[in-house]
Amino acid sequence: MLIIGLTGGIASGKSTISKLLKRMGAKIIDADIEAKAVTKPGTPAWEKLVERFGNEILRHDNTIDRRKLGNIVFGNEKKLSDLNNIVHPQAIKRIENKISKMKSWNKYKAIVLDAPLLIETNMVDLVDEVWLVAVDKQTQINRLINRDNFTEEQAKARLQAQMSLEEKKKVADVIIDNTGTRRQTREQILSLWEKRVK
Ligand SMILES: CC(C)(COP(=O)(O)OP(=O)(O)OC[C@H]1O[C@@H](n2cnc3c(N)ncnc32)[C@H](O)[C@@H]1O)[C@@H](O)C(=O)NCCC(=O)NCCS
Ligand SMILES: Nc1ncnc2c1ncn2[C@@H]1O[C@H](COP(=O)(O)OP(=O)(O)OP(=O)(O)O)[C@@H](O)[C@H]1O
Repeated sequence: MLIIGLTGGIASGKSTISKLLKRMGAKIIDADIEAKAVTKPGTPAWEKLVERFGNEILRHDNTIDRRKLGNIVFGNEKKLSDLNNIVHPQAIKRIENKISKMKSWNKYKAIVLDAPLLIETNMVDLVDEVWLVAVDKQTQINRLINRDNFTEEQAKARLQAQMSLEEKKKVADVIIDNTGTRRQTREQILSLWEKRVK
């Protein structure tokens, strides 16, 4: 069983590629979902976030208003690093537990850890191979504006909070070019699955 760390910048296409890999038989762990799970109302990380950023990050039902929190932290290095220090240790623990559980089931040909911050958070140690989704910055910005209705400025602030593609390439075992059509990407994924997983 191969453990793949799927990473790439914001809106590079990780979720789209995860879905393709799922159809081929991989089990997916989504780091964004795990990070959400450790910040549910009442959890230790939720308490710390409210203490650090105030009640204004909460919705009426006490869940975190992620759009608001995003606007606070992206563009402010200190605040982003405080958020990371609160959320990452717990999220990584959950991910580690999930991987070891899935390994013991021995049921899947591949486990895919879809994690935008795989490299930044040292989760590379948890996987056998790093697959990097590569797109140029302008494509990221265009897709972000389309998908999330961000302004160009909001999109750029999120991009700037992340390690550059060049740095990530140094760590990658496989580079997937997702600047072409969805069909071209599917073909790359099919061929990678045949060569590296099957
Ligand atoms: C800041 C938050 C509230 C914004 O939430 P929102 O729903 O708008 O975005 P979502 O979580 O879906 O993330 C979207 C994308 O933003 C980028 N991103 C998210 N967190 C970070 C971060 N800490 N640093 C850099 N980029 C990030 C990633 O590319 C991610 O795929 C949220 O992203 C968060 O709590 N982040 C901290 C946890 C984290 O680092 N998650 C990443 C996986 S470990
Ligand atoms: N090859 C492609 N051609 C055109 N649009 C694409 C392509 N691949 C992905 N997209 C679109 O680009 C957007 C970003 O893709 P996706 O959501 O898969 O990225 P992501 O890396 O998971 O994003 P995030 O880091 O925010 O979680 C989506 O709206 C998706 O439908």
